[in-house]
Amino acid sequence: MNFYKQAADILDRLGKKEGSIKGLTLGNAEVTDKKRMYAVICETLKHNTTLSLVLQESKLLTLEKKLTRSLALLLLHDLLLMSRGIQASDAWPMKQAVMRHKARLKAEFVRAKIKVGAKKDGLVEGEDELLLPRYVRVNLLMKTPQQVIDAFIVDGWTFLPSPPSPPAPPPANSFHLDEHLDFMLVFPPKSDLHLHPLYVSGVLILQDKASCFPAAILAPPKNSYVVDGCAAPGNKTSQLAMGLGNTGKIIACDLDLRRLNILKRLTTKAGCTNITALNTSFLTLDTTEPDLSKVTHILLDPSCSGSGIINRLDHLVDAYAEEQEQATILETTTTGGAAERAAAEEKKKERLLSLGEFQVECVSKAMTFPNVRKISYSTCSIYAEENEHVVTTLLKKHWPTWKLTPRAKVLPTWHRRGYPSEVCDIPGLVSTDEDRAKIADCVVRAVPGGPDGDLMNGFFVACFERVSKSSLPGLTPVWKGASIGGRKRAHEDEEADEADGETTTTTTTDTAASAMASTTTESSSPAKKKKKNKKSKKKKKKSNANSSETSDVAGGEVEASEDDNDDEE
Ligand SMILES: C[S@@+](CC[C@H](N)C(=O)[O-])C[C@H]1O[C@@H](n2cnc3c(N)ncnc32)[C@H](O)[C@@H]1O
Repeated sequence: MNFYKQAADILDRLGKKEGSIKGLTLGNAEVTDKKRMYAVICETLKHNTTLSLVLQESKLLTLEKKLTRSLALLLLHDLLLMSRGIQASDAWPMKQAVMRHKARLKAEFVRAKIKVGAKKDGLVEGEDELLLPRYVRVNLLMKTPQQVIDAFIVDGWTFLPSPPSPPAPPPANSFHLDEHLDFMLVFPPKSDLHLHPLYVSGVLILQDKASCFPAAILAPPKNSYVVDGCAAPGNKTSQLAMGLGNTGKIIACDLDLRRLNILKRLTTKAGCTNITALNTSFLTLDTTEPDLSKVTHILLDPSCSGSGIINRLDHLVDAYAEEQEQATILETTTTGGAAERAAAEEKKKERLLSLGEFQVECVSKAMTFPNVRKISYSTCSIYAEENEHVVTTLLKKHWPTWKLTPRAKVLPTWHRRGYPSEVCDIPGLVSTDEDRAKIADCVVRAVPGGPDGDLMNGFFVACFERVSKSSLPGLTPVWKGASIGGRKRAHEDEEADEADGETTTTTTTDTAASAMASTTTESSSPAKKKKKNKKSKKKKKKSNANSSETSDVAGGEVEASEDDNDDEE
Protein backbone atom coordinates (compact mmCIF):
# COMPACT_ATOMS: atom_id res chain seq x y z
CA MET A 1 0.00 0.00 0.00
CA ASN A 2 1.14 3.55 -0.70
CA PHE A 3 2.95 4.91 2.38
CA TYR A 4 0.60 7.90 2.80
CA LYS A 5 -2.53 5.78 2.41
CA GLN A 6 -1.25 3.41 5.05
CA ALA A 7 -0.39 6.37 7.32
CA ALA A 8 -3.89 7.81 6.77
CA ASP A 9 -5.38 4.47 7.68
CA ILE A 10 -3.35 4.49 10.91
CA LEU A 11 -4.47 8.04 11.75
CA ASP A 12 -8.09 6.96 11.20
CA ARG A 13 -7.63 4.01 13.50
CA LEU A 14 -6.03 6.25 16.13
CA GLY A 15 -9.00 8.58 15.79
CA LYS A 16 -11.29 5.64 16.52
CA LYS A 17 -9.08 4.61 19.46
CA GLU A 18 -8.30 1.26 17.87
CA GLY A 19 -4.76 1.20 19.19
CA SER A 20 -1.81 3.22 20.39
CA ILE A 21 0.66 5.10 18.21
CA LYS A 22 3.40 2.61 18.93
CA GLY A 23 1.15 -0.40 18.51
CA LEU A 24 -0.15 0.75 15.13
CA THR A 25 3.24 1.81 13.76
CA LEU A 26 6.27 0.13 15.38
CA GLY A 27 4.26 -2.93 16.37
CA ASN A 28 2.43 -3.28 13.05
CA ALA A 29 3.67 -6.16 10.91
CA GLU A 30 2.10 -4.61 7.80
CA VAL A 31 4.22 -1.46 8.03
CA THR A 32 7.54 -1.85 6.27
CA ASP A 33 9.30 1.40 7.21
CA LYS A 34 8.21 1.42 10.84
CA LYS A 35 10.49 4.23 12.05
CA ARG A 36 9.45 6.58 9.27
CA MET A 37 5.79 5.72 9.84
CA TYR A 38 6.10 6.38 13.60
CA ALA A 39 7.82 9.71 12.94
CA VAL A 40 5.27 10.87 10.34
CA ILE A 41 2.33 9.99 12.56
CA CYS A 42 3.84 11.69 15.62
CA GLU A 43 4.80 14.81 13.69
CA THR A 44 1.43 15.13 12.00
CA LEU A 45 -0.36 14.77 15.34
CA LYS A 46 1.96 17.33 16.94
CA HIS A 47 1.12 19.88 14.25
CA ASN A 48 -2.54 18.98 14.14
CA THR A 49 -3.84 22.30 15.49
CA THR A 50 -2.16 24.37 12.82
CA LEU A 51 -2.68 21.90 9.98
CA SER A 52 -6.36 21.46 10.79
CA LEU A 53 -6.83 25.19 10.61
CA VAL A 54 -5.15 25.28 7.20
CA LEU A 55 -7.48 22.51 6.09
CA GLN A 56 -10.52 24.33 7.36
CA GLU A 57 -9.65 27.79 6.00
CA SER A 58 -8.52 26.52 2.59
CA LYS A 59 -11.67 24.36 2.23
CA LEU A 60 -9.40 21.78 0.63
CA LEU A 61 -11.69 18.89 1.47
CA THR A 62 -14.62 20.59 -0.24
CA LEU A 63 -12.56 21.43 -3.31
CA GLU A 64 -10.95 18.01 -3.59
CA LYS A 65 -13.59 15.45 -2.78
CA LYS A 66 -11.28 12.44 -3.16
CA LEU A 67 -9.06 13.54 -0.29
CA THR A 68 -9.89 12.24 3.15
CA ARG A 69 -9.19 14.39 6.19
CA SER A 70 -6.39 12.19 7.52
CA LEU A 71 -4.68 11.85 4.14
CA ALA A 72 -4.92 15.60 3.59
CA LEU A 73 -3.32 16.29 7.00
CA LEU A 74 -0.41 13.98 6.22
CA LEU A 75 0.16 15.50 2.80
CA LEU A 76 -0.13 19.03 4.19
CA HIS A 77 2.41 18.14 6.85
CA ASP A 78 5.00 17.07 4.30
CA LEU A 79 4.21 19.89 1.91
CA LEU A 80 4.32 22.66 4.51
CA LEU A 81 6.83 21.39 7.02
CA MET A 82 9.28 19.10 5.25
CA SER A 83 11.91 20.60 2.99
CA ARG A 84 11.71 17.52 0.75
CA GLY A 85 7.95 17.99 0.29
CA ILE A 86 5.49 15.21 -0.49
CA GLN A 87 7.38 11.95 -1.14
CA ALA A 88 5.21 10.49 -3.87
CA SER A 89 5.09 10.37 -7.64
CA ASP A 90 3.86 13.59 -9.28
CA ALA A 91 1.38 11.43 -11.18
CA TRP A 92 -0.38 10.32 -7.98
CA PRO A 93 -3.83 11.96 -8.12
CA MET A 94 -3.86 12.65 -4.35
CA LYS A 95 -0.59 14.53 -4.54
CA GLN A 96 -1.94 16.48 -7.50
CA ALA A 97 -5.08 17.32 -5.53
CA VAL A 98 -2.92 19.03 -2.93
CA MET A 99 -0.32 20.56 -5.24
CA ARG A 100 -3.03 22.33 -7.26
CA HIS A 101 -3.58 24.55 -4.21
CA LYS A 102 0.05 24.83 -3.13
CA ALA A 103 0.31 28.66 -3.09
CA ARG A 104 -2.98 29.08 -1.26
CA LEU A 105 -2.11 26.40 1.29
CA LYS A 106 1.25 28.05 2.04
CA ALA A 107 -0.46 31.39 2.59
CA GLU A 108 -3.07 29.78 4.87
CA PHE A 109 -0.26 28.11 6.83
CA VAL A 110 1.33 31.49 7.56
CA ARG A 111 -2.05 32.87 8.67
CA ALA A 112 -2.85 29.78 10.75
CA LYS A 113 0.45 29.97 12.63
CA ILE A 114 -0.30 33.55 13.63
CA LYS A 115 -3.88 32.74 14.55
CA VAL A 116 -3.06 29.83 16.86
CA GLY A 117 0.08 31.48 18.23
CA ALA A 118 2.27 28.74 16.80
CA LYS A 119 6.01 28.88 16.58
CA LYS A 120 7.88 29.15 13.28
CA ASP A 121 7.65 25.40 12.73
CA GLY A 122 3.89 25.41 13.21
CA LEU A 123 4.01 23.85 16.67
CA VAL A 124 1.60 25.20 19.23
CA GLU A 125 3.00 25.54 22.75
CA GLY A 126 2.11 22.41 24.67
CA GLU A 127 1.89 20.25 21.56
CA ASP A 128 5.56 19.50 21.74
CA GLU A 129 5.81 16.92 24.46
CA LEU A 130 9.55 17.36 24.64
CA LEU A 131 9.46 20.79 26.24
CA LEU A 132 8.97 19.49 29.74
CA PRO A 133 11.74 18.34 32.04
CA ARG A 134 12.18 14.63 32.57
CA TYR A 135 11.08 14.00 36.16
CA VAL A 136 12.53 11.01 37.94
CA ARG A 137 11.33 9.68 41.26
CA VAL A 138 14.02 7.99 43.30
CA ASN A 139 12.61 4.78 44.70
CA LEU A 140 13.52 5.16 48.37
CA LEU A 141 12.80 1.46 48.89
CA MET A 142 16.04 0.82 47.03
CA LYS A 143 18.37 3.84 47.19
CA THR A 144 18.66 7.32 48.68
CA PRO A 145 18.59 10.43 46.45
CA GLN A 146 22.23 11.08 47.39
CA GLN A 147 23.29 7.64 46.16
CA VAL A 148 21.53 8.29 42.86
CA ILE A 149 23.00 11.79 42.54
CA ASP A 150 26.49 10.36 43.09
CA ALA A 151 25.89 7.69 40.46
CA PHE A 152 24.88 10.29 37.84
CA ILE A 153 27.88 12.47 38.67
CA VAL A 154 30.12 9.45 38.09
CA ASP A 155 28.33 9.00 34.73
CA GLY A 156 29.43 12.54 33.75
CA TRP A 157 26.29 14.53 34.60
CA THR A 158 26.56 17.91 36.31
CA PHE A 159 24.58 18.28 39.51
CA LEU A 160 23.09 21.77 39.91
CA PRO A 161 22.86 22.92 43.53
CA SER A 162 19.49 24.59 42.84
CA PRO A 163 16.86 24.69 40.08
CA PRO A 164 17.28 27.29 37.30
CA SER A 165 15.73 30.67 38.01
CA PRO A 166 13.33 31.72 36.54
CA PRO A 167 11.93 28.18 36.43
CA ALA A 168 13.06 26.27 33.34
CA PRO A 169 14.17 22.74 32.51
CA PRO A 170 17.81 22.12 33.45
CA PRO A 171 20.35 22.66 30.65
CA ALA A 172 21.81 19.74 28.71
CA ASN A 173 23.66 17.11 30.70
CA SER A 174 22.77 18.63 34.07
CA PHE A 175 20.16 17.80 36.70
CA HIS A 176 18.98 18.96 40.11
CA LEU A 177 16.93 17.95 43.10
CA ASP A 178 13.31 19.10 42.98
CA GLU A 179 12.49 21.98 45.29
CA HIS A 180 9.15 20.56 46.51
CA LEU A 181 9.64 16.79 46.53
CA ASP A 182 12.84 15.62 48.16
CA PHE A 183 12.82 12.24 46.34
CA MET A 184 12.57 13.74 42.87
CA LEU A 185 15.35 14.53 40.41
CA VAL A 186 14.83 16.79 37.42
CA PHE A 187 16.61 16.15 34.12
CA PRO A 188 16.54 17.99 30.77
CA PRO A 189 13.66 17.27 28.37
CA LYS A 190 14.27 14.27 26.12
CA SER A 191 16.67 12.63 28.61
CA ASP A 192 16.37 8.96 27.76
CA LEU A 193 17.07 6.91 30.86
CA HIS A 194 15.49 3.65 29.73
CA LEU A 195 18.76 1.81 29.45
CA HIS A 196 20.24 3.26 32.61
CA PRO A 197 21.00 0.42 35.05
CA LEU A 198 19.21 2.33 37.84
CA TYR A 199 16.05 2.47 35.74
CA VAL A 200 16.30 -1.15 34.70
CA SER A 201 16.67 -2.23 38.34
CA GLY A 202 13.66 -0.22 39.56
CA VAL A 203 15.57 2.49 41.43
CA LEU A 204 14.43 5.24 39.06
CA ILE A 205 10.76 5.69 38.33
CA LEU A 206 9.78 7.95 35.45
CA GLN A 207 6.84 9.81 36.91
CA ASP A 208 5.63 13.33 36.26
CA LYS A 209 6.11 15.69 39.18
CA ALA A 210 2.40 16.54 39.51
CA SER A 211 1.55 12.85 39.57
CA CYS A 212 3.62 12.55 42.79
CA PHE A 213 1.55 15.16 44.63
CA PRO A 214 -1.42 13.01 45.79
CA ALA A 215 0.62 10.35 47.62
CA ALA A 216 2.93 13.03 49.06
CA ILE A 217 -0.10 14.90 50.39
CA LEU A 218 -1.90 11.81 51.71
CA ALA A 219 1.34 10.71 53.44
CA PRO A 220 -0.08 7.79 55.45
CA PRO A 221 2.04 6.98 58.49
CA LYS A 222 3.94 3.66 58.70
CA ASN A 223 1.81 0.54 59.23
CA SER A 224 -1.34 2.17 57.86
CA TYR A 225 -3.98 0.33 55.88
CA VAL A 226 -4.45 2.25 52.66
CA VAL A 227 -6.70 1.91 49.62
CA ASP A 228 -5.67 3.17 46.20
CA GLY A 229 -9.14 3.17 44.65
CA CYS A 230 -8.40 3.71 40.95
CA ALA A 231 -4.85 2.52 41.01
CA ALA A 232 -3.58 1.30 37.65
CA PRO A 233 -1.01 1.52 36.18
CA GLY A 234 0.25 2.07 39.70
CA ASN A 235 2.93 4.68 40.05
CA LYS A 236 1.02 6.37 42.86
CA THR A 237 0.56 2.95 44.45
CA SER A 238 4.28 2.29 44.40
CA GLN A 239 4.90 5.78 45.76
CA LEU A 240 2.53 4.97 48.64
CA ALA A 241 4.46 1.75 49.30
CA MET A 242 7.67 3.77 49.27
CA GLY A 243 6.27 6.24 51.82
CA LEU A 244 5.13 3.37 54.04
CA GLY A 245 8.53 1.69 53.72
CA ASN A 246 6.63 -1.46 52.71
CA THR A 247 4.86 -1.56 56.10
CA GLY A 248 1.09 -1.75 56.55
CA LYS A 249 -1.04 -2.79 53.62
CA ILE A 250 -2.14 -1.20 50.35
CA ILE A 251 -5.23 -2.48 48.61
CA ALA A 252 -4.92 -1.37 45.00
CA CYS A 253 -8.10 -1.61 43.05
CA ASP A 254 -8.82 -1.10 39.35
CA LEU A 255 -11.58 -2.09 36.96
CA ASP A 256 -9.24 -2.63 34.04
CA LEU A 257 -7.44 -5.97 34.23
CA ARG A 258 -4.84 -5.13 31.60
CA ARG A 259 -3.85 -1.99 33.46
CA LEU A 260 -3.92 -3.82 36.78
CA ASN A 261 -1.46 -6.36 35.39
CA ILE A 262 0.84 -3.47 34.51
CA LEU A 263 0.47 -2.29 38.11
CA LYS A 264 1.51 -5.71 39.39
CA ARG A 265 4.55 -5.77 37.12
CA LEU A 266 5.62 -2.20 37.95
CA THR A 267 5.17 -2.49 41.68
CA THR A 268 7.04 -5.80 41.74
CA LYS A 269 9.89 -4.22 39.80
CA ALA A 270 9.87 -1.35 42.32
CA GLY A 271 10.31 -3.80 45.20
CA CYS A 272 6.88 -3.16 46.76
CA THR A 273 5.82 -6.01 49.03
CA ASN A 274 2.74 -4.64 50.83
CA ILE A 275 0.28 -4.36 47.90
CA THR A 276 -2.78 -6.49 47.21
CA ALA A 277 -4.21 -5.87 43.74
CA LEU A 278 -7.95 -6.23 43.22
CA ASN A 279 -9.58 -6.28 39.80
CA THR A 280 -12.90 -4.82 40.81
CA SER A 281 -14.82 -1.58 41.00
CA PHE A 282 -13.88 0.63 43.92
CA LEU A 283 -17.55 1.56 44.11
CA THR A 284 -18.60 -1.98 44.97
CA LEU A 285 -16.03 -2.71 47.68
CA ASP A 286 -17.51 -4.10 50.88
CA THR A 287 -16.16 -1.70 53.48
CA THR A 288 -16.98 -4.08 56.32
CA GLU A 289 -14.46 -6.69 55.14
CA PRO A 290 -11.73 -7.10 57.77
CA ASP A 291 -8.89 -5.42 55.84
CA LEU A 292 -11.07 -2.66 54.42
CA SER A 293 -12.54 -1.80 57.77
CA LYS A 294 -8.99 -1.07 59.00
CA VAL A 295 -8.32 1.40 56.20
CA THR A 296 -7.44 4.88 57.44
CA HIS A 297 -6.18 6.53 54.23
CA ILE A 298 -7.56 6.45 50.68
CA LEU A 299 -5.99 7.77 47.51
CA LEU A 300 -8.49 8.45 44.76
CA ASP A 301 -7.29 9.31 41.31
CA PRO A 302 -10.36 8.42 39.28
CA SER A 303 -10.89 8.58 35.54
CA CYS A 304 -11.03 12.15 34.32
CA SER A 305 -10.91 14.06 31.04
CA GLY A 306 -7.09 13.91 31.02
CA SER A 307 -7.14 17.46 29.72
CA GLY A 308 -4.04 18.40 31.71
CA ILE A 309 -1.80 15.81 30.12
CA ILE A 310 0.68 17.34 27.76
CA ASN A 311 3.87 15.39 27.96
CA ARG A 312 2.80 12.36 26.05
CA LEU A 313 1.66 11.80 22.54
CA ASP A 314 -1.51 10.17 23.85
CA HIS A 315 -3.01 13.57 24.58
CA LEU A 316 -2.47 14.42 20.92
CA VAL A 317 -4.33 11.28 19.94
CA ASP A 318 -7.16 12.28 22.25
CA ALA A 319 -7.32 15.74 20.74
CA TYR A 320 -7.19 14.24 17.26
CA ALA A 321 -9.95 11.73 18.04
CA GLU A 322 -12.17 14.48 19.38
CA GLU A 323 -11.50 16.62 16.34
CA GLN A 324 -12.18 13.73 13.97
CA GLU A 325 -15.50 13.24 15.68
CA GLN A 326 -16.40 16.91 15.31
CA ALA A 327 -15.18 16.98 11.71
CA THR A 328 -17.38 13.99 10.93
CA ILE A 329 -20.37 15.81 12.38
CA LEU A 330 -19.61 18.84 10.23
CA GLU A 331 -18.95 16.85 7.06
CA THR A 332 -22.08 14.76 7.37
CA THR A 333 -24.44 17.68 7.85
CA THR A 334 -25.46 20.13 5.21
CA THR A 335 -25.43 23.16 7.47
CA GLY A 336 -21.96 22.37 8.87
CA GLY A 337 -22.02 25.38 11.10
CA ALA A 338 -22.79 26.91 14.43
CA ALA A 339 -25.54 24.46 15.42
CA GLU A 340 -23.23 21.45 15.11
CA ARG A 341 -20.45 23.22 16.94
CA ALA A 342 -22.86 24.11 19.73
CA ALA A 343 -23.99 20.47 19.85
CA ALA A 344 -20.38 19.29 20.09
CA GLU A 345 -19.76 21.85 22.84
CA GLU A 346 -22.85 20.63 24.66
CA LYS A 347 -21.63 17.04 24.37
CA LYS A 348 -18.30 18.00 25.92
CA LYS A 349 -20.10 19.77 28.76
CA GLU A 350 -22.26 16.72 29.40
CA ARG A 351 -19.20 14.52 29.46
CA LEU A 352 -17.51 16.74 32.03
CA LEU A 353 -20.64 16.79 34.17
CA SER A 354 -20.93 13.04 34.00
CA LEU A 355 -17.25 12.63 34.92
CA GLY A 356 -17.80 15.05 37.79
CA GLU A 357 -20.71 12.92 39.07
CA PHE A 358 -18.57 9.79 38.91
CA GLN A 359 -15.75 11.55 40.78
CA VAL A 360 -18.12 12.76 43.51
CA GLU A 361 -19.47 9.22 43.81
CA CYS A 362 -15.95 7.81 44.22
CA VAL A 363 -15.00 10.22 47.01
CA SER A 364 -18.38 9.78 48.70
CA LYS A 365 -17.84 6.02 48.65
CA ALA A 366 -14.39 6.53 50.21
CA MET A 367 -16.02 8.51 53.00
CA THR A 368 -18.11 5.45 53.94
CA PHE A 369 -15.11 3.37 55.03
CA PRO A 370 -15.66 3.01 58.77
CA ASN A 371 -12.16 4.04 59.88
CA VAL A 372 -11.01 6.26 57.08
CA ARG A 373 -9.53 9.54 58.27
CA LYS A 374 -7.92 11.08 55.21
CA ILE A 375 -8.72 11.01 51.48
CA SER A 376 -6.78 12.57 48.66
CA TYR A 377 -8.69 13.33 45.48
CA SER A 378 -6.82 14.10 42.28
CA THR A 379 -7.31 14.54 38.56
CA CYS A 380 -5.07 15.30 35.62
CA SER A 381 -7.75 17.67 34.38
CA ILE A 382 -7.66 21.40 33.94
CA TYR A 383 -11.44 21.78 34.08
CA ALA A 384 -13.13 23.23 37.16
CA GLU A 385 -16.05 20.82 36.56
CA GLU A 386 -13.76 17.99 37.68
CA ASN A 387 -11.86 19.97 40.28
CA GLU A 388 -13.20 22.90 42.32
CA HIS A 389 -16.81 22.02 41.45
CA VAL A 390 -16.35 18.43 42.62
CA VAL A 391 -14.77 19.63 45.86
CA THR A 392 -17.59 22.09 46.52
CA THR A 393 -20.23 19.43 45.85
CA LEU A 394 -18.47 17.08 48.25
CA LEU A 395 -18.25 19.72 50.96
CA LYS A 396 -21.91 20.48 50.47
CA LYS A 397 -22.78 16.78 50.87
CA HIS A 398 -20.39 15.82 53.64
CA TRP A 399 -19.46 18.86 55.66
CA PRO A 400 -19.13 19.00 58.66
CA THR A 401 -18.35 15.28 58.90
CA TRP A 402 -15.57 15.92 56.42
CA LYS A 403 -13.51 19.04 55.92
CA LEU A 404 -10.79 20.12 53.57
CA THR A 405 -7.26 19.69 54.88
CA PRO A 406 -5.76 23.17 55.24
CA ARG A 407 -2.89 24.40 53.09
CA ALA A 408 -0.44 24.00 55.95
CA LYS A 409 -0.59 20.23 55.32
CA VAL A 410 -1.18 20.25 51.57
CA LEU A 411 2.13 21.09 49.89
CA PRO A 412 2.24 24.49 51.63
CA THR A 413 5.18 25.79 49.63
CA TRP A 414 3.53 24.98 46.29
CA HIS A 415 2.41 28.32 44.88
CA ARG A 416 -0.41 27.30 42.52
CA ARG A 417 -3.67 26.85 44.38
CA GLY A 418 -7.31 26.41 43.28
CA TYR A 419 -9.34 29.04 41.48
CA PRO A 420 -11.54 30.96 43.96
CA SER A 421 -13.88 32.02 41.15
CA GLU A 422 -14.66 28.34 40.51
CA VAL A 423 -15.58 27.59 44.11
CA CYS A 424 -19.36 27.39 44.12
CA ASP A 425 -21.57 28.88 46.79
CA ILE A 426 -22.85 26.64 49.54
CA PRO A 427 -25.71 28.35 51.28
CA GLY A 428 -24.75 29.22 54.83
CA LEU A 429 -21.23 27.86 54.36
CA VAL A 430 -19.55 29.51 51.40
CA SER A 431 -20.87 32.84 50.25
CA THR A 432 -18.17 35.49 50.41
CA ASP A 433 -15.07 36.04 48.31
CA GLU A 434 -13.04 35.39 51.43
CA ASP A 435 -14.66 31.96 51.92
CA ARG A 436 -13.99 31.11 48.28
CA ALA A 437 -10.36 32.24 48.49
CA LYS A 438 -9.76 30.19 51.62
CA ILE A 439 -11.26 27.04 50.12
CA ALA A 440 -9.24 27.50 46.95
CA ASP A 441 -6.11 27.92 49.06
CA CYS A 442 -6.61 24.43 50.55
CA VAL A 443 -6.29 22.72 47.15
CA VAL A 444 -3.44 22.39 44.71
CA ARG A 445 -3.37 22.97 40.98
CA ALA A 446 -0.62 22.58 38.40
CA VAL A 447 -0.91 24.47 35.14
CA PRO A 448 0.33 22.39 32.21
CA GLY A 449 3.43 23.25 30.21
CA GLY A 450 5.61 26.31 30.27
CA PRO A 451 6.89 28.97 30.39
CA ASP A 452 3.70 30.36 32.01
CA GLY A 453 2.75 26.93 33.24
CA ASP A 454 4.42 24.81 35.89
CA LEU A 455 6.63 22.76 33.54
CA MET A 456 4.60 19.62 34.14
CA ASN A 457 1.17 18.17 33.39
CA GLY A 458 -1.97 19.94 34.46
CA PHE A 459 -3.13 18.51 37.76
CA PHE A 460 -5.43 19.05 40.72
CA VAL A 461 -5.36 17.65 44.27
CA ALA A 462 -7.64 18.16 47.24
CA CYS A 463 -7.38 16.43 50.57
CA PHE A 464 -10.30 15.71 52.87
CA GLU A 465 -10.09 14.69 56.48
CA ARG A 466 -12.74 13.39 58.81
CA VAL A 467 -13.61 15.81 61.54
CA SER A 468 -12.85 14.10 64.80
CA LYS A 469 -15.97 13.32 66.81
CA SER A 470 -14.59 14.84 69.99
CA SER A 471 -14.51 18.26 68.36
CA LEU A 472 -18.24 18.22 67.61
CA PRO A 473 -20.48 20.07 67.91
CA GLY A 474 -18.15 23.08 68.24
CA LEU A 475 -17.69 23.39 64.55
CA THR A 476 -16.59 25.94 62.05
CA PRO A 477 -15.41 25.46 58.48
CA VAL A 478 -11.76 24.56 58.26
CA TRP A 479 -10.88 27.78 56.51
CA LYS A 480 -12.38 29.99 59.20
CA GLY A 481 -9.55 31.66 61.03
CA ALA A 482 -6.92 30.12 58.73
CA SER A 483 -4.64 32.47 56.92
CA ILE A 484 -4.16 32.08 53.18
CA GLY A 485 -0.76 30.71 52.26
CA GLY A 486 -0.06 29.12 55.65
CA ARG A 487 3.21 27.24 55.91
CA LYS A 488 3.67 23.82 57.45
CA ARG A 489 5.59 20.76 56.36
CA ALA A 490 3.40 18.42 54.31
CA HIS A 491 4.74 15.23 55.90
CA GLU A 492 2.82 15.38 59.13
CA ASP A 493 2.38 12.76 61.75
CA GLU A 494 -1.07 11.59 62.68
CA GLU A 495 -0.99 13.21 66.08
CA ALA A 496 -0.40 16.60 64.56
CA ASP A 497 -3.24 15.80 62.17
CA GLU A 498 -5.67 15.18 64.94
CA ALA A 499 -4.48 18.19 66.88
CA ASP A 500 -5.09 20.42 63.89
CA GLY A 501 -8.55 18.95 63.52
CA GLU A 502 -9.29 20.03 67.05
CA THR A 503 -7.86 23.49 66.89
CA THR A 504 -9.64 24.44 63.68
CA THR A 505 -13.02 23.42 65.01
CA THR A 506 -13.65 25.44 68.09
CA THR A 507 -16.32 27.97 67.23
CA THR A 508 -19.95 27.05 66.80
CA THR A 509 -22.26 28.49 64.21
CA ASP A 510 -25.95 27.65 63.94
CA THR A 511 -25.56 26.73 60.32
CA ALA A 512 -22.64 24.49 61.05
CA ALA A 513 -24.49 22.74 63.82
CA SER A 514 -27.58 22.13 61.71
CA ALA A 515 -25.56 20.96 58.73
CA MET A 516 -23.90 18.44 61.00
CA ALA A 517 -27.19 17.31 62.45
CA SER A 518 -28.76 16.64 59.06
CA THR A 519 -25.72 14.68 57.91
CA THR A 520 -25.67 12.39 60.93
CA THR A 521 -29.44 11.80 60.96
CA GLU A 522 -29.46 10.83 57.32
CA SER A 523 -26.64 8.36 57.57
CA SER A 524 -28.06 6.70 60.67
CA SER A 525 -31.60 6.12 59.37
CA PRO A 526 -31.90 2.52 58.08
CA ALA A 527 -34.91 3.36 55.89
CA LYS A 528 -33.02 6.16 54.23
CA LYS A 529 -29.97 3.93 53.93
CA LYS A 530 -32.00 1.35 52.01
CA LYS A 531 -33.32 4.01 49.66
CA LYS A 532 -29.80 5.37 49.25
CA ASN A 533 -28.42 1.92 48.46
CA LYS A 534 -30.97 1.43 45.69
CA LYS A 535 -30.08 4.81 44.29
CA SER A 536 -26.37 4.15 44.43
CA LYS A 537 -26.78 0.77 42.71
CA LYS A 538 -28.45 2.57 39.84
CA LYS A 539 -25.66 5.14 39.84
CA LYS A 540 -22.96 2.48 39.94
CA LYS A 541 -24.13 1.12 36.62
CA LYS A 542 -23.94 4.60 35.21
CA SER A 543 -20.46 5.33 36.53
CA ASN A 544 -19.05 2.07 35.30
CA ALA A 545 -20.31 3.00 31.89
CA ASN A 546 -18.71 6.34 32.47
CA SER A 547 -15.33 4.90 33.15
CA SER A 548 -15.34 2.79 30.05
CA GLU A 549 -16.25 5.84 28.03
CA THR A 550 -13.15 7.52 29.31
CA SER A 551 -10.52 5.23 27.95
CA ASP A 552 -8.87 8.46 26.89
CA VAL A 553 -8.53 9.32 30.50
CA ALA A 554 -7.31 5.95 31.43
CA GLY A 555 -4.71 6.48 28.76
CA GLY A 556 -4.18 9.96 30.04
CA GLU A 557 -2.85 8.99 33.36
CA VAL A 558 -0.75 6.18 31.93
CA GLU A 559 1.53 9.17 31.83
CA ALA A 560 2.36 8.27 35.39
CA SER A 561 4.26 5.32 34.07
CA GLU A 562 4.62 6.41 30.52
CA ASP A 563 7.80 4.66 29.69
CA ASP A 564 6.94 1.51 31.47
CA ASN A 565 3.77 1.30 29.48
CA ASP A 566 5.61 1.97 26.31
CA ASP A 567 7.75 -1.02 27.10
CA GLU A 568 4.59 -2.99 27.40
CA GLU A 569 3.62 -2.43 23.79
C1 LIG B 1 -6.45 8.24 36.12
S1 LIG B 1 -6.30 6.54 36.07
C2 LIG B 1 -5.43 6.13 37.55
C3 LIG B 1 -3.93 6.30 37.45
C4 LIG B 1 -3.21 5.75 38.66
N1 LIG B 1 -3.69 6.34 39.88
C5 LIG B 1 -1.70 5.95 38.57
O1 LIG B 1 -1.20 6.91 39.14
O2 LIG B 1 -1.02 5.16 37.94
C6 LIG B 1 -7.90 6.07 36.44
C7 LIG B 1 -8.06 4.57 36.64
O3 LIG B 1 -9.34 4.36 37.21
C8 LIG B 1 -9.81 3.11 36.76
N2 LIG B 1 -11.25 3.05 37.07
C9 LIG B 1 -12.29 3.67 36.46
N3 LIG B 1 -13.45 3.40 37.09
C10 LIG B 1 -13.14 2.61 38.15
C11 LIG B 1 -13.89 2.01 39.19
N4 LIG B 1 -15.22 2.16 39.27
N5 LIG B 1 -13.23 1.27 40.10
C12 LIG B 1 -11.88 1.10 40.03
N6 LIG B 1 -11.13 1.63 39.06
C13 LIG B 1 -11.74 2.38 38.14
C14 LIG B 1 -9.43 3.11 35.30
O4 LIG B 1 -9.37 1.79 34.80
C15 LIG B 1 -8.05 3.77 35.34
O5 LIG B 1 -7.04 2.81 35.41
